Amino acid sequence: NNRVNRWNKNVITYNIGRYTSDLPHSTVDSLIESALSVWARASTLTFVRLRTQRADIMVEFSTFEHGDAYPFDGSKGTLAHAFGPGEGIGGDAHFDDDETWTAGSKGFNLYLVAAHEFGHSLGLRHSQNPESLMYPTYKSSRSPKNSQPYYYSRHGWN
Ligand SMILES: COc1ccc(S(=O)(=O)[C@H](CC(=O)O)C(F)F)cc1
Ligand SMILES: [Zn+2]
Ligand SMILES: [Zn+2]
Repeated sequence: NNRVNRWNKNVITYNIGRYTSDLPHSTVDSLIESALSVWARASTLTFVRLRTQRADIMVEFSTFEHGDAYPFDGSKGTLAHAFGPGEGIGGDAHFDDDETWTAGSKGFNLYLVAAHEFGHSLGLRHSQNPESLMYPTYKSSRSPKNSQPYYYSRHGWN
């Protein structure tokens, strides 16, 4: 059915596994945290980072074949993908480490891409609104702070 599923809880955990070598670990940590905070502000969700256990959203950087049915494709093309809410791989967000990940406007901006992927991790599909965070294509000029994500109420995402 085309009804996307949702997490059945408000506290969602995440854990960052393999890192990219494009950025310091601390920079990756803060960009991931900022990308999640976009959704925390637009919903009643809170995100808690785990360091040792498996979390709802496992974040990792990998290349080509990486253990799921969606191998990456080298530089450009697919930048990242994320699975909708659910057990196991559900919610996980994978980033293609054959891209150049940056905190600025060069390469691909990790904050922008992560904010989009976490939308998928929360069950959102693409938006046709070019201003939306969930617009299907990457545009380096888009900054999530002025592109309104959906809002989340007890009725779900709107
Ligand atoms: C703005 O954020 C993104 C836009 C496009 C992509 S993507 O080109 O990797 C897209 C994956 C996606 O929509 O999440 C493609 F289908 F692979 C990722 C993040
Ligand atoms: Zn994957
Ligand atoms: Zn997408």
